Amino acid sequence: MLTLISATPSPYARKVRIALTEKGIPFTLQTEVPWDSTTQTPQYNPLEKLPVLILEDGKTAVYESHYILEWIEAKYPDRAPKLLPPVERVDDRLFAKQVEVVADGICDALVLALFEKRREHISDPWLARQMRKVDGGLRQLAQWVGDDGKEFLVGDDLGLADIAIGAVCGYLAVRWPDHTWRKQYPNLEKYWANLEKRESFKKTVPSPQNMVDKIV
Ligand SMILES: N[C@@H](CCC(=O)N[C@@H](CS(=O)(=O)O)C(=O)NCC(=O)O)C(=O)O
Repeated sequence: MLTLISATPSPYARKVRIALTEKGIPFTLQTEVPWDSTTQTPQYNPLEKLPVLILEDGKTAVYESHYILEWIEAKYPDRAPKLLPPVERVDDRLFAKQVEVVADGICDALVLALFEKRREHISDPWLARQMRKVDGGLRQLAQWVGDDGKEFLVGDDLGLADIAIGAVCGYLAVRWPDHTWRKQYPNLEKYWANLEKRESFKKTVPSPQNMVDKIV
């Protein structure tokens, strides 16, 4: 059986957990704190990041969330829902991947900002730069979601774009509860709240983790 190395707050790992659950692909969840010395992540990923999908042989590993999702689509071509539209809809496929780029980029900036805030001497310009990326990215996601009350971003079923946006909104709600995005973009919040009603989202709601080792 597949094993997914994950962490409770990880928005990247949540994308993979949602996709595997939606597609009915069984997997064992191995929850870790990638920042702690106890993590197994470096044994499988030279970049020392989770999520990591360990294959049935217990040795081969697939890592980097967007690549793991591509791998799942390629290896389980018949499992619905498809994360991307059919190959002939090139522009829709590219758009879905662009949405994931922005959603993941917001998460990247949030992670950098989180750790910056843990430093003894915080660099305000660096923190401001990260939050600018978060705000700019959210503005773009809200623009793409629009005000027509669409349930899914691309096509009429859950796809990559929805999973990526759902993961970043869920991460913000847990890690940045005071951020004003929900007031600024009620359309984005409404679209996200609808996604959170799905079983795959309910089963993967992020939660904070305790980091033991000092890393900044
Ligand atoms: N681009 C990567 C980012 C993954 C990532 O940053 N994971 C964090 C954990 S979490 O922020 O998702 O909870 C990690 O393992 N960090 C350890 C490290 O960067 O050394 C992906 O999409 O998989």
